[in-house]
Amino acid sequence: MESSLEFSSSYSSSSSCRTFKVIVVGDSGVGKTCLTHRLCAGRFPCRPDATIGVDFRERVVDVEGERVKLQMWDTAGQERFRKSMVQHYYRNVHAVLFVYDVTYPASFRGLPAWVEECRQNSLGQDIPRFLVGSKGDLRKPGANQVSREQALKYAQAHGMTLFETSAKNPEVSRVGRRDRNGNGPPGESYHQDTMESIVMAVAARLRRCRKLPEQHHNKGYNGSFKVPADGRPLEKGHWACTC
Ligand SMILES: Nc1nc2c(ncn2[C@@H]2O[C@H](COP(=O)(O)OP(=O)(O)OP(=O)(O)O)[C@@H](O)[C@H]2O)c(=O)[nH]1
Repeated sequence: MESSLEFSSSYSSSSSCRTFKVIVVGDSGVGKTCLTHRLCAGRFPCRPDATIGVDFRERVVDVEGERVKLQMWDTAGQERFRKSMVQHYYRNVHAVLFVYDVTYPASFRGLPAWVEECRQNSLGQDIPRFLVGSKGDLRKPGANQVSREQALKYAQAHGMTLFETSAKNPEVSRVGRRDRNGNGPPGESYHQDTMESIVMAVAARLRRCRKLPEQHHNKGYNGSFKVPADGRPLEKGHWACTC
């Protein structure tokens, strides 16, 4: 099995980062391991093993001058590999990526079970959620697949931001206005790296947040949130999530 912890090559020392825990969930085989490899290490693994329990990888990005570390927790899709780990990886979560395979509708139909598992583990609606349709490179016209419209409808109903991508080939061609960093005139075609779009969207969303993860967890418990027992001020690295 590959190393559990990987760093983005240009950001291996990250002492002053705020760290955010992002869990990646979805049915077995949808491509969670490949996705997290691509998001964090920029490559597609040759032969990913089925994840046993949980594995995590890290990526540090610069968002408007602030370094943000995303800690991606790649969770096992297979029930038999999950049981003992579930409570651990749902602790202090800042964001969730729900993954389905665009070419395999059963994995899309499996999403409500993952949403329910999050709910049962006290992840409220206010935790940022992203819906990721994987394996876009395998889309074939006319095949029985999950359409973008279907996915968009689901994402909107559940307050998720939708991305369709491919860990194998994350670049797609687009025609139209470039974003503000792209500097292209309207109508010009350009390539977009969908993985980078995901990383930046997650990082930017989390960077805006100022609440503690415990605020989410303790909602409905006693209406308050944990602070260090000895009265220490909260450290920047402990800050998190939604607002
Ligand atoms: N063509 C293509 N194949 C992919 C892509 N992403 C993953 N795969 C393949 O799909 C299979 C499963 O990928 P994994 O990343 O191991 O899936 P997983 O969701 O982590 O599976 P579990 O660990 O069992 O939960 C592997 O054979 C990958 O090579 C993709 O973007 N395109």
